[in-house]
Amino acid sequence: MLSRKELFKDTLKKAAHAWKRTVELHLTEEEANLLRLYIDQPGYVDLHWVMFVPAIKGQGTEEQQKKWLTMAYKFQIIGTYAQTELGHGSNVQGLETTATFDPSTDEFIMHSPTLTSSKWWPGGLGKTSTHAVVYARLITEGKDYGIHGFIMQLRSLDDHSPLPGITIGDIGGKFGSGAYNSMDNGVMRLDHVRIPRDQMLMRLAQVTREGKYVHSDVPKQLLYGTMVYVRQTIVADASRALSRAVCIAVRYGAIRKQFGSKAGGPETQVLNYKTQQSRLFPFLASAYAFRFVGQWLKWLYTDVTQKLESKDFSTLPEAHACTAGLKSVTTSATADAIEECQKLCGGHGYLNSSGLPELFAVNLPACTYEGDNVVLLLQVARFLMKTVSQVASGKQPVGTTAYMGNIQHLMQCKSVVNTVEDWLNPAAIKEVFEARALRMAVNCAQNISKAPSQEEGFEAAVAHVQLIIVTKFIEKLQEDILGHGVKEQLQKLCGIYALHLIHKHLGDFLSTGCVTARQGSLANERLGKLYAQVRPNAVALVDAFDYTDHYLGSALGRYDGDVYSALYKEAWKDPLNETVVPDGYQEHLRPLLKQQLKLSRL
Ligand SMILES: CCCCCCCCCC/C=C\CCCCCC(=O)SCCNC(=O)CCNC(=O)[C@H](O)C(C)(C)COP(=O)(O)OP(=O)(O)OC[C@H]1O[C@@H](n2cnc3c(N)ncnc32)[C@H](O)[C@@H]1OP(=O)(O)O
Ligand SMILES: Cc1cc2nc3c(=O)[nH]c(=O)nc-3n(C[C@H](O)[C@H](O)[C@H](O)COP(=O)(O)OP(=O)(O)OC[C@H]3O[C@@H](n4cnc5c(N)ncnc54)[C@H](O)[C@@H]3O)c2cc1C
Repeated sequence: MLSRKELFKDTLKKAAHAWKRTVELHLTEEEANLLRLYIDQPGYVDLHWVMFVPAIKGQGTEEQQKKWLTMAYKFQIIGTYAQTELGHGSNVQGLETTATFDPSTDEFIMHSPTLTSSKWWPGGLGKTSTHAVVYARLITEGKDYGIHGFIMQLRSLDDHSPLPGITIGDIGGKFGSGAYNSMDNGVMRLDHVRIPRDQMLMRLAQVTREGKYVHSDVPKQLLYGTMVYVRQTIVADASRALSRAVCIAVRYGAIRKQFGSKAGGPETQVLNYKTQQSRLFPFLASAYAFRFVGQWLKWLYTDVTQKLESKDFSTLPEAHACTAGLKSVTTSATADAIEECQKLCGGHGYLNSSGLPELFAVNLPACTYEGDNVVLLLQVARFLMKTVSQVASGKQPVGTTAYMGNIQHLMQCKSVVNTVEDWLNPAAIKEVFEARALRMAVNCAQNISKAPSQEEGFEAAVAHVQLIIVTKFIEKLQEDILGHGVKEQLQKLCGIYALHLIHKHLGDFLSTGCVTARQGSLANERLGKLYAQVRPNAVALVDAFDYTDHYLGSALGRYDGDVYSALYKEAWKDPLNETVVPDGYQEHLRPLLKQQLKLSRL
């Protein structure tokens, strides 16, 4: 109910309080991240910690890190990540902002040469950030060396006013009433702003005092390293958002009753309807699947980072493909699922008090930020095409593409599934997912030489990413899992996750010959049985997420199930209910009613 200005100020207040507590309680970095997470309101601090600091860590020299991170860690400066422009977001190489080296003063001149080169979108830029890592085309000795990162001070540390030559503001209201409107996404134009040479982030390349451009021995793709890091964190965010929506829809489904009353008996809980289960339980399974794959991705990222530190860059392409692909598939599935959860809760799901509209609005842009989901899957397709050609030339693939080394078998195998129960076998499931992914990638690679098809590459990428998620779920179940019966429940969810994908993408599985129509129908039968088996534990499986009512923010998802009183109470809090007779009655309603009354008497 807050206005945009009030909402923004509220975000500043919460962020300042969180920082105060972080210092007072000597929180570790991980604890401080959790605190920000549970504040649950997008704000400038996200960009500061999630992008500004990592960009300097990844692209700055040791000296630069020492200087800037010391201030950033103490919040003496607030930073953002200013990459996207009005004219270009996805195409990073198409950015237009220039950084021209002037050897006479040992400075870079930062400039926005066109309207479309205005920085546009960076979070916290609009009203808050004092500094930014700004991405611009480096020009020295008359030559354009492409996009590089530069640290710029944007606002005075005394009175917060923009520095000379910098025009800066907020880009305006966004989707939804609250959601991302707490964030001051900004616009910035630069008019020949001078910064010292040593504010170019120089780990990847340097410009000497004389203006010579010198490459380092690290791959230029590390320029994109911050995005790899954030994409990895977004997978965990998606899993959390999805589990919140599912928690609301499952709990409400157990409370809501419609039809089915015979001879005055109780009506049916909507969660017992098969159609409700087949729409909702795949989301429950996905929430767990995304959590496990998110944990694995965090491990992969840490592993790659350690390798990079010792100058081993071999796993960078895989890390890029995995983070890009998983960010894309999990955020798209999550946005779709939250929207569907709204429908699963019927009319009440459309109320703000259900918590679902806000959850949807705040998570929808994850499909776009940090890389448009389609553009990212096309990156995965590019990686797969390269891997297929390496396999063809006898190279053994590793990591998440290791299955491609089994090409002889996977290109011609037939699924062993013969009964409904056979679909319980993780090896049988994994085999059909591997065969589908490989055959789609190989078909795409073969067709590329004839007529390049983006769609084919896109579909092959989706198949590969889904294989990763299924595989990581299966691997998780091979670990020791504490708690009586917990593993059995997770096995059922793993089955649901995999089989609902077979159901949804049956066309792929059939057309690549991985399963027959009969096997497809056995998978559906198995899926129906799994839904029935999960039903008794559905509420426990969402309680296990351990969300407080406060964090869930939903009248429908309350732990105590007292939905109707909560909805009723929430309604009365609406500002429209502050007066019995609404504002506007005297000016607009009364004259209208009086007029009609007069007319009817004529
Ligand atoms: C609810 C509140 C809770 C609060 C809690 C806190 C949590 C907060 C979580 C949220 C976090 C932050 C908030 C959101 C912030 C959003 C910020 C942004 O959006 S920043 C801007 C992001 N922008 C993008 O992602 C742009 C997307 N575009 C690209 O990445 C690239 O341009 C491209 C990859 C699409 C194309 O690159 P390009 O160089 O033009 O083209 P090529 O395809 O030829 O690639 C060359 C080569 O590089 C390899 N590559 C590409 N990317 C990477 C990479 N990232 N890492 C490694 N390698 C990469 C590519 O594969 C090619 O390699 P080859 O060997 O030549 O094939
Ligand atoms: C809430 C939010 C916060 C953001 N925060 C930041 C930030 O802090 N810092 C920052 O720098 N940026 C930020 N961004 C910008 C964001 O990173 C970009 O919007 C994103 O990278 C997508 O780029 P775009 O907007 O140029 O989309 P476009 O690339 O213009 O996409 C438009 C359409 O074209 C399609 N398309 C584009 N290229 C291709 C292709 N090659 N093949 C097929 N289809 C294609 C896309 O799929 C999409 O459907 C933010 C954006 C949002 C929404």
